[in-house]
Amino acid sequence: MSRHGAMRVAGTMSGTSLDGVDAAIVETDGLSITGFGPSAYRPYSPQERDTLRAALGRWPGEEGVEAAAEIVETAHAEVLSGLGPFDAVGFHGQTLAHDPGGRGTHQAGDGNVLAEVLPQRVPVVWDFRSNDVQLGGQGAPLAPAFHHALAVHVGAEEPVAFLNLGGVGNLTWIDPRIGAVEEPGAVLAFDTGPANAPVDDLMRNRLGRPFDEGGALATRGEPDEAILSDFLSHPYFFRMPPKSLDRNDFPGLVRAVERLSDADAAATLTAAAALAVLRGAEHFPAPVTRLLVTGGGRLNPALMEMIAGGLEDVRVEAVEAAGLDGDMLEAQAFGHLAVRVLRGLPTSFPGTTGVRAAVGGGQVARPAG
Ligand SMILES: Nc1ncnc2c1ncn2[C@@H]1O[C@H](COP(=O)(O)OP(=O)(O)OP(=O)(O)O)[C@@H](O)[C@H]1O
Ligand SMILES: CC(=O)N[C@H]1[C@@H]2OC[C@@H](O2)[C@@H](O)[C@@H]1O[C@H](C)C(=O)O
Repeated sequence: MSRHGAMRVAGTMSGTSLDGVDAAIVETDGLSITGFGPSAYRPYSPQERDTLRAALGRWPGEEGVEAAAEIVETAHAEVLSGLGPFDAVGFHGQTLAHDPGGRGTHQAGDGNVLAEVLPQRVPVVWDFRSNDVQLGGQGAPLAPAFHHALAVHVGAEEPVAFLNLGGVGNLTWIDPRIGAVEEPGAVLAFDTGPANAPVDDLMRNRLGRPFDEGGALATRGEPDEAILSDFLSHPYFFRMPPKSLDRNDFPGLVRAVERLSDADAAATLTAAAALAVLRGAEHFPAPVTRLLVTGGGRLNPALMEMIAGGLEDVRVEAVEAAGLDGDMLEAQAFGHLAVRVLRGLPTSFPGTTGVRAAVGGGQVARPAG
């Protein structure tokens, strides 16, 4: 630890796209970010992906969950072993099921196992979402505490928003003039809707490809207006934030495009992702002039243009424009959150998960001896 109390922490994320594990070093005291370190990526093999996909929607103790957890733990141990020295780990795990109003939230991967196998003998912070859900929150999104620190870090002086375009989309609105994330009005965050997951599934099922590279297929098609208008009538869009989603929460959308050509289906699903973001932006408490986009969807020009086209007077740009790393931002977020847990700081707030008061979460696993 430095004399300022900043820790060098390794954050990890195994996202809803099921592509692999991101790991990244961030230097933070849980409040301010003081630096970024190296990062690494460990893709899942096709067989591992199939096992994880088969376990989606399953809960602890159900078939296939143990095999999924072993894959998640092994992949994290591999990627972290090579990442050099660090003081602690933030281990998000792989979300298999998320039902905050019902059965809870389930991330595969046990922090105690990871703490034991890592060559770096450091605390592993894990199970970030359960406590929030038990206290009546959505359990997601959790990155907003980090987004707030990032907005301050990049010198934002007026409201700004971060958009994560992963399997699911999530938006965080931030007023950086309110210096502490737990102050009322500092952040508002929520999941926007499906982002890349439906297009990824379409590409895999119909064409055997993992995703629509550069949005090329979507660009060749025409969005189906009737399907999109039906999509936007889903009750989710009429709920006030905070609110969160599971990866496969819009089965109706996926079924609706079955009769369309490949290109029209990709165009429709991509437009749905963009329209969900635009609906989300209507909830911003005050306008923003900048929307910083992270996650793999920022590399899809078709999706980015549809979003930018619907937001007048807003600069819509990849987080790289602000000197950040859009491939690693969520991994960094769970590093920052791990330090908050270790310091007893809250990780979720009424404006981010709808929990009634700011609360902490996470369990800390320490290697024996
Ligand atoms: N060059 C590209 N062109 C188009 N889409 C891309 C490109 N690169 C990545 N993507 C999309 O981004 C997805 C991966 O995004 P990301 O890694 O941010 O998701 P994730 O972290 O798994 O999801 P979540 O944030 O929901 O947990 C891919 O599955 C693909 O849909
Ligand atoms: C339950 C769960 O894992 N949710 C993820 C998912 O992926 C994007 C979106 O849905 C977001 O709510 C969340 O991840 C981000 C990192 C978060 O918690 O901020």
